[in-house]
Amino acid sequence: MSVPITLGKLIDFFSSTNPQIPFGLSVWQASFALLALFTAGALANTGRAILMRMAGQRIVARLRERTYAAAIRQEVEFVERGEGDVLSRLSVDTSIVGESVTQNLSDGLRSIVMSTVGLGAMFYLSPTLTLLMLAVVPPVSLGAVFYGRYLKQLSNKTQEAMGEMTKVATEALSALRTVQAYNAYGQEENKFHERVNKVLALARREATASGIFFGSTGWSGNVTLLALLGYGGNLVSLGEISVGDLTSLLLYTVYVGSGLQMLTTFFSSIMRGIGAGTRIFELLDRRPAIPPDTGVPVPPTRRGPVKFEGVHFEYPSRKGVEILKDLNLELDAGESVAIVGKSGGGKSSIHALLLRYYDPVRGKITFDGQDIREFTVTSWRQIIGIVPQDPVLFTGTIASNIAYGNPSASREEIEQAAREANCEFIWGMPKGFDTEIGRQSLSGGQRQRLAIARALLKKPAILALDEATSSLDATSERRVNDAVDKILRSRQTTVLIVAHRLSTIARAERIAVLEDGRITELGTYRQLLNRPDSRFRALMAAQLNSLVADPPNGDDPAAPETPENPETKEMI
Ligand SMILES: Nc1ncnc2c1ncn2[C@@H]1O[C@H](COP(=O)(O)OP(=O)(O)OP(=O)(O)O)[C@@H](O)[C@H]1O
Repeated sequence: MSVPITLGKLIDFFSSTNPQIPFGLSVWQASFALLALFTAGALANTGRAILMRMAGQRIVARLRERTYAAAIRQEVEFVERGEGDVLSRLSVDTSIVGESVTQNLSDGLRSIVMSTVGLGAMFYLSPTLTLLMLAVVPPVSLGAVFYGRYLKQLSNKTQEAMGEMTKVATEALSALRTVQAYNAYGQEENKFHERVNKVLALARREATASGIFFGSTGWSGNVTLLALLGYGGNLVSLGEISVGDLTSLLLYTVYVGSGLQMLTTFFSSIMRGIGAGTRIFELLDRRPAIPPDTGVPVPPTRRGPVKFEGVHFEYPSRKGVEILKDLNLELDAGESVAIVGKSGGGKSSIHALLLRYYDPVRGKITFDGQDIREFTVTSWRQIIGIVPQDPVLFTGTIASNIAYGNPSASREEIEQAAREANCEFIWGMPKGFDTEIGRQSLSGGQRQRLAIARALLKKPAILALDEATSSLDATSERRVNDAVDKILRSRQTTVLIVAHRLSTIARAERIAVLEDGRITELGTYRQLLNRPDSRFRALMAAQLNSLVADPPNGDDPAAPETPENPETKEMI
């Protein structure tokens, strides 16, 4: 801020017929003093840039971690429907906030200092000229306020549009095999193009607004300079102000002008930052519909009974469509129950309720007589092992995948679980348990057995098993079934199997037929088969017809395999 006044003094010094050395310094001394000042300024600037950038990056890193932690604790529905728009909050919004509270804030402070000190110096040099200059400030500030508000609105819309764009891309990229199999390049490009165009249209509006704003502020700045030059020149000729002071004043006007312009940018960036911050804090402050840590811990060492009492359920995204209607079912501790029913009948939804991905709309599920909603979700899920239809693998070694629910498990425990789950294929791999795998790098049957090992390693009190329907060949199916069989026979775990194949169904102690959202038949395999008008028999007709020998017996380990029958699979 000392530059304009120094230059003015120098001009007066050199143009004077009787030069007076400013502040009593020699020209050399003054030059050195200025050099020292510039060096100190440069050092401060370097420090500011480094510190601000680092602080910004740290804020971004911390915000990202917290947002991510908050996102993965939300109920699955919120994230799966893309409602949370988590990815764009994690990537874009956090950067904007980080930049706002560091870079923009520091630029803002600088511009405040530039404008106020500049104005003070101008008043000192010539109050009249300063007042003339100030005439342009109110209209420009008013414009800045409107511009800032408009930009905040646009920024919110842009973030939303970017979120949509990311969602489309993520969906296609994660299903690239399907996209390529159907040659759906054009279709996917069109979807993406539509979303990109929305972002572009918003960017166009932002560009127009900023163009108009900066064009008009630049114009008013130059007109002000012109007015100052005209009026100030007059004052110089009248001898009321020196050429040097007028020069200093004009330079200060430029400083103040650019300070005010930076303030406008600051204001609009802060508005953008507030928009992005709101989106982040919305997610950070959001209380999950099923909070993970409220309630009491699950009583230890219990395995049941698990009871579904008058459970009604509909998906929040499909209100009014009741999937389960007054479902009643009881599983004793250590018992295995297979649920059978038509495809889409709600079998997997029962698992989803058991795991508390959702809560029933009416009715309750109890464990050892206590409503499971009273337990902390984390402690409840801790005692449940799941084997989904299409198990998910994570990038890492086979060992780390098996130990997913129990990272501190020893190698012996991991190998033991793998042995129990018939994962003999692991020993055949060159690197065994240290083999690196990706999401898709094992076959369907291997993935299922690995998932069984993963579930067993947790030594769960309850096992929720969703049988793979189509991905297994006869040999893999037999191996998976044998693994399941071991679990059922041990009676160490209460097992709720969503079953499709007769060979599995027959091994469960009891079978529950799910029809029209409720259990319509319940009993052992033989009881259900021998019932007159058996719904179970009707459901299983195709599979039963394809059996040539005796029907499989729950006690007979050599029960016949069910032949592949696409029609049956479709029906069940
Ligand atoms: N997340 C969801 N949101 C809305 N509706 C859903 C959701 N998941 C499943 N549904 C619907 O709920 C119904 C029951 O689905 P569910 O997956 O429980 O059936 P299922 O008996 O396990 O079928 P399958 O044997 O084919 O796996 C279906 O009509 C399905 O369309």
